[in-house]
Amino acid sequence: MQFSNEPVVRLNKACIFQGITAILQDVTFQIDKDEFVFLIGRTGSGKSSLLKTLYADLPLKMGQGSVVNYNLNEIKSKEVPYLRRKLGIVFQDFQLFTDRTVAENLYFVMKATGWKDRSKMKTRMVEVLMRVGLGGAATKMPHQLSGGEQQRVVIARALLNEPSILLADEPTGNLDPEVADGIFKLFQEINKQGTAVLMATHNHELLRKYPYRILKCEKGRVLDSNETEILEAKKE
Ligand SMILES: Nc1ncnc2c1ncn2[C@@H]1O[C@H](COP(=O)(O)OP(=O)(O)OP(=O)(O)O)[C@@H](O)[C@H]1O
Repeated sequence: MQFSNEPVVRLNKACIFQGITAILQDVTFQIDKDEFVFLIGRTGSGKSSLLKTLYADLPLKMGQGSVVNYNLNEIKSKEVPYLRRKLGIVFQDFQLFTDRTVAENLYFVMKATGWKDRSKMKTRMVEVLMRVGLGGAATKMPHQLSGGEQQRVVIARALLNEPSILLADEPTGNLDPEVADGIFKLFQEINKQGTAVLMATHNHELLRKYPYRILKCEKGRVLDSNETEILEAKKE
């Protein structure tokens, strides 16, 4: 059970590996429920590897970590789907099934995460689509939607199981600036309603515009704007 004052993410002296290569060392931070945090750093600095560790795609071999009360050091592979139910994961590439309608895409995830009651599934499907501003899209095929709309479906899919935190890897990367802005605002709304957000981004415009906390992957470490000044946010 998630107690209200417990952080949703907690890493302590964690070392993030790809194979036998240490990508990030001595990573210590926590993210509280309701927080919005940017994750930045140059290409190859370890942002995706860090996110993968948080959703248990990469094992945590050194240091301690917990995410929504799952201990990353001890998590067993059969528990990983339960952890992921408490996370909403949004990637840059939309990863929708292109041969299924929007509703079928959402039902697929619901079935895979234990939903059985058809009428509850339908209600939830409609709810999440409304929440992302796509109330009328259930019967559409992905190719009938714009890139921004497809990304909204992905966000709707991530919200199905009421996650404690959204992990987003460059969610606006492939979109026009205006469309990206709309998607970003959607993340903000979701955050205001009580879901933490950790968003990897290369978009410095966003950092200047929205003064949220920043974690920066740099030279094998993670810097935290709560503890040190991170200049990106101030650059014109
Ligand atoms: N599957 C993998 N096997 C081995 N090394 C990997 C693998 N994935 C990533 N790496 C390496 O780990 C390092 C960090 O990569 P990662 O993808 O985490 O960086 P990133 O900050 O997310 O980059 P980008 O901004 O380009 O997405 C890089 O040196 C990369 O080459």
